[in-house]
Amino acid sequence: MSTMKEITSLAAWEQHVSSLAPSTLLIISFHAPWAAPCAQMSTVLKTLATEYPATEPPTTSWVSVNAEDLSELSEQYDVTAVPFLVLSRGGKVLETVSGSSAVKVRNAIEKHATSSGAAPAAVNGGADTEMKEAEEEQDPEKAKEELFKRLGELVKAAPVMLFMKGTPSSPQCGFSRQMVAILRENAVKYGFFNILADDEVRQGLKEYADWPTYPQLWVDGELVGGLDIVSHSFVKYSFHSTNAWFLLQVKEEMENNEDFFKAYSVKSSGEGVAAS
Ligand SMILES: N[C@@H](CCC(=O)N[C@@H](CS)C(=O)NCC(=O)O)C(=O)O
Repeated sequence: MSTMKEITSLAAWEQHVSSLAPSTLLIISFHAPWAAPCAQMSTVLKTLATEYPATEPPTTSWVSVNAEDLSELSEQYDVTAVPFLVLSRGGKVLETVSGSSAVKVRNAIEKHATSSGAAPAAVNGGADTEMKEAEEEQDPEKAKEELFKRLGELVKAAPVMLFMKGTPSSPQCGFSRQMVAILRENAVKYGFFNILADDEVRQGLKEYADWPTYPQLWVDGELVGGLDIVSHSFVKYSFHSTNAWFLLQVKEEMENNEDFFKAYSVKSSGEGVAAS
């Protein structure tokens, strides 16, 4: 049976890739230690790998890559969110799957493995059970429960988390671009999630947060707000610190000060903001 190999350096990557036959289906799983869905995806992939026989030369090769540690590879494969799966053969990308849907991942791997004759071995009982568990997301109630659990972990993935359109180096919306600029100017360290890469998160987080738009800035698992609120916080306090608690204090003040939003909405509409 095939197993998953962790690639920890560019040298190890080069060596691994050069050892493959042109017909080998290379399955690359990009992950990040702080993203909880990656742990689930890792279980799914390790389980799937066991279903494919280890042959010589290998018909399938399974590797996982820390997307932040090996950022050159992440850029090469346009990884904008994790988990992110790349299927490639002979150096050519066949398909990518963004997000943590076990069903999508399994279907994609089966499709490309079968086209090269690398059929999975008979499914063993244990693996089958784990896959079924991963697929329970098809039941709408269960899926929502799972999604909210995932979102609960995602908003706490870093002390300051930005849910945005695009990435900090390439924002895909004027609001997100402004938010990134504010955080950069104020030297705030933050994790980010590109909601354009995962529609489940994009739609689900609106309901989870009870907040209809992006960007969304979360601090210690609590929503601070969108661009209007955050930009005002920084303007008002000329914030120059990485202390995430600051934003929570601002949020508290806003909640206790009825005039806060009134005052700001005038200022905001006067200034105007770039549309996405
Ligand atoms: N005034 C908002 C502006 C953000 C906004 O209107 N975002 C829109 C357009 S980028 C949005 O996220 N719409 C929902 C969606 O695209 O899913 C703020 O303060 O953040």
